[in-house]
Amino acid sequence: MSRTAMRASEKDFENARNQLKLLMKDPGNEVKLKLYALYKQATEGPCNTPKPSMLDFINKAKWDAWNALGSLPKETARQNYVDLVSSLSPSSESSSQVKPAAANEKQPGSENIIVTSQDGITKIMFNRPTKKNAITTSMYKEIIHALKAASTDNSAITVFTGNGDYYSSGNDLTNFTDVPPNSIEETAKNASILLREFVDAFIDFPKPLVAVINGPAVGIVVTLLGLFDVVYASDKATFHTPFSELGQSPEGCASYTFPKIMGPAKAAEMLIFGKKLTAGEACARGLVTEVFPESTFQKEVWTRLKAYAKLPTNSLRISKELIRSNEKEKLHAVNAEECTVLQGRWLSEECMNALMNFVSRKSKL
Ligand SMILES: CCCCCC/C=C/C(=O)SCCNC(=O)CCNC(=O)[C@H](O)C(C)(C)COP(=O)(O)OP(=O)(O)OC[C@H]1O[C@@H](n2cnc3c(N)ncnc32)[C@H](O)[C@@H]1OP(=O)(O)O
Repeated sequence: MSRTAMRASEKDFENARNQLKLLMKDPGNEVKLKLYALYKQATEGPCNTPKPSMLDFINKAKWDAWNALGSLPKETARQNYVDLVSSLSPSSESSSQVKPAAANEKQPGSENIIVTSQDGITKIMFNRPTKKNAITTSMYKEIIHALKAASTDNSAITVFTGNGDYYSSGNDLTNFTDVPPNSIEETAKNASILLREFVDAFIDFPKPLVAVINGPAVGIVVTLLGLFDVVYASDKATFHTPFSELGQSPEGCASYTFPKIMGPAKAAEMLIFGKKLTAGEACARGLVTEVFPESTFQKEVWTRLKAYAKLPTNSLRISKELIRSNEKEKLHAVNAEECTVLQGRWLSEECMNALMNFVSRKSKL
């Protein structure tokens, strides 16, 4: 039977609603928005409620998703709802629709940040590949904790890297969207405090800090590179800080470190206009130490790092201290200022619009 000829009955619709309650895995915000919109369209017809205020993130996203369905007939919405639920059910997950990466999603016992210590190297790995290693609030806290532990463990150097095709897509944008409207200001304040503590942990880190950039890097994981001692990148890595596009502003001390590293004009191109750099361009600007072909990247980099980790540990520490200590006070002041400015940005209409666009980009069916 052709798809257009199919019509879900009331019973199919009811079954789909019950099936949804049994889903083991959270389908994610975008799918939930689609389901919400289709349900409303199937039961009430075209969107008939006033548009919620800009500050009412969640209801505005729901309204946008419903409104985007326009005059879609109730029966079609009902069928699309049934089809969507069916595509999420465990039986279809076990079919060929299952993406190989699903095995890497957070399961009980698995971690979004993996810390290992071997051969004198503490490795802190972003491990949320299905979300391009976007950093959630709890991941920021785990990283602060991991850095504190690494600063006193037996390792000589500490390395950040990412699992999967991305190094990291930066801040998880849903950190700011799953917030009830009456706690937006408090959320912005708490995020600013957390961000300050997070960046301080990098400024104060006493051992050589190395980034192994395995793929694209976005936002805060790029700005932080100014606080790393060495940055190795695969030639498939890119470096992107789309702050203006997001109605936000630089953090990670980049407003200070980037102009020092690459000069004010090149820094402005990245931090103000969001120019995305290739690994080669980032290397030419001094943000990246060396670029390796993807085919030999892991082997070459880890061989080199293992050799470096055999150097006398105290000497490594002392040399880093000499290079960085003069800047520490300034960096803490820059960090504080950037966090204050960002707190204001997160409450701005420009930022709220950008976040809503991200959340609802795939819910416009
Ligand atoms: C304590 C708070 C501190 C705040 C510090 C301030 C920090 C600022 C920043 O870091 S700004 C940078 C923020 N990041 C972004 O703007 C990137 C947003 N993501 C994207 O643009 C794209 O997802 C992409 C270019 C990274 C990848 O595109 P594509 O290859 O098409 O993949 P998908 O978009 O389908 O992504 C797969 C899956 O991952 C989810 N996802 C990816 N990045 C993020 C993210 N940053 N936040 C939340 N979710 C993200 C995406 O929604 C998809 O999820 P789904 O499978 O649809 O459920």
